[in-house]
Amino acid sequence: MSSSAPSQAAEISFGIRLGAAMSTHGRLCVGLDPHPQILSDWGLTQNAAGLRSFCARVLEACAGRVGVLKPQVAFFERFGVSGMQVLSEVQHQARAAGLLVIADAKRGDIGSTMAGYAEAWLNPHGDFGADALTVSPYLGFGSLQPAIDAAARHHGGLFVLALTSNPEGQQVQLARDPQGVTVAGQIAAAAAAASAALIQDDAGELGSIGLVVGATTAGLAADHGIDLAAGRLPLLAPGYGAQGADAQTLRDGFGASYREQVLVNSSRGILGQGPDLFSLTRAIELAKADLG
Ligand SMILES: O=c1ccn([C@@H]2O[C@H](COP(=O)(O)O)[C@@H](O)[C@H]2O)c(=O)[nH]1
Repeated sequence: MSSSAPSQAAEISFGIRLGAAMSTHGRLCVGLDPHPQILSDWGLTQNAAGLRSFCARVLEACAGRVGVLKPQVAFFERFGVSGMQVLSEVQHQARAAGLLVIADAKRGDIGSTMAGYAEAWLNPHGDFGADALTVSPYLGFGSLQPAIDAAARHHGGLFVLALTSNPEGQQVQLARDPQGVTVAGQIAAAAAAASAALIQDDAGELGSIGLVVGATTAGLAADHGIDLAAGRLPLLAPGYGAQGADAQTLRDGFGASYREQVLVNSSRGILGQGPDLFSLTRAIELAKADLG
């Protein structure tokens, strides 16, 4: 385990650090998704050694060019302990290189268990210390309270699944309560309240409790009464590139919230250009320019 935890050590909230990273590097978040197919396409072995080479190359392409890296935990977990060891290493290396790390682990459980997950992923001195974690509110938003407490304690962030990029999500997320409010709308409102309680200097900073809203699905929000601009929550938007959304889809879908709040993830869209470093960095620069 590395001892470096540069960004959280300063005790600056995740929202402030994310805003600064986006001002410096733009809104692109590169997804660190070592899909089996991508490892094969890159000529890498399907084991920890292959993962390690893949991560080193992506990190080299990202450092100094993008502000945020989002490792997809599933693609490390599939290799068991050796894969998780590589994830631990790369998360610490990325943070030491000045990147913010969002661990995409989509954790969610009853409150007492949630506390364990949150400590594992948000304690900057732990093996998996990340700047932020994706979490699932489908055991009830209140079950996330221990994770919100951990985010406050460690100056970390959470991205709560609200309106996910996959079409199947709408069956649950757009269901309505007797007052006609969608599940996604209730989650967005609860996240805004939780985020407000963590604001540090109230100078218009981004919140530290954000939402996952798909690039492919953001356009549904307005029609379903979900106000994405409320509370200046950071909005993590997967779905750009490989899932079909382009920059115009994003601008149309997010409307007023796009300019300040939206962090756009691209995994396969960037990684598909590797393993050549020049091609990877060019893909990153093109995506950054495209997203504005
Ligand atoms: O609603 C969601 C939430 C998370 N994801 C994750 O983002 C990346 C997307 O990868 P692409 O290759 O750019 O499609 C992946 O890790 C997903 O698990 C999402 O797609 N949608």
